[in-house]
Amino acid sequence: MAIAQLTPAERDAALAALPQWSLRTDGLAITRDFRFRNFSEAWGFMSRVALLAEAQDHHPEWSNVYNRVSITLTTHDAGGLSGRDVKLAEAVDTL
Ligand SMILES: C[C@H](O)[C@H](O)[C@H]1CNC2=NC(N)=NC(=O)C2=N1
Repeated sequence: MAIAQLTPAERDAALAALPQWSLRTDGLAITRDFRFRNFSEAWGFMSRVALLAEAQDHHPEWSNVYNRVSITLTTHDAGGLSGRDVKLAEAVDTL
């Protein structure tokens, strides 16, 4: 299923509204790194993100090392950034 990539103007507006997220150097994804007190809190956060991802049918690329979680959002069906990434990033920011 094809989904439209954000235009450069849409991407810039989205990033301005998501100050804690960074554009990946290739411009095709946004990233945010999180740090928690310990693994249990990191895993609890990941569980909540997983529920958001399932509800939105949009899934992160991520990694976890002990108390750190790195999230990359990109839309595989678009080959880059789409509104779905912005929506999930906004939801993650509310956790
Ligand atoms: C069939 C299913 O809806 C699609 O494969 C969804 C699932 N989750 C997804 N997640 C992400 N990040 N990109 C996608 O293109 C995507 N597509």
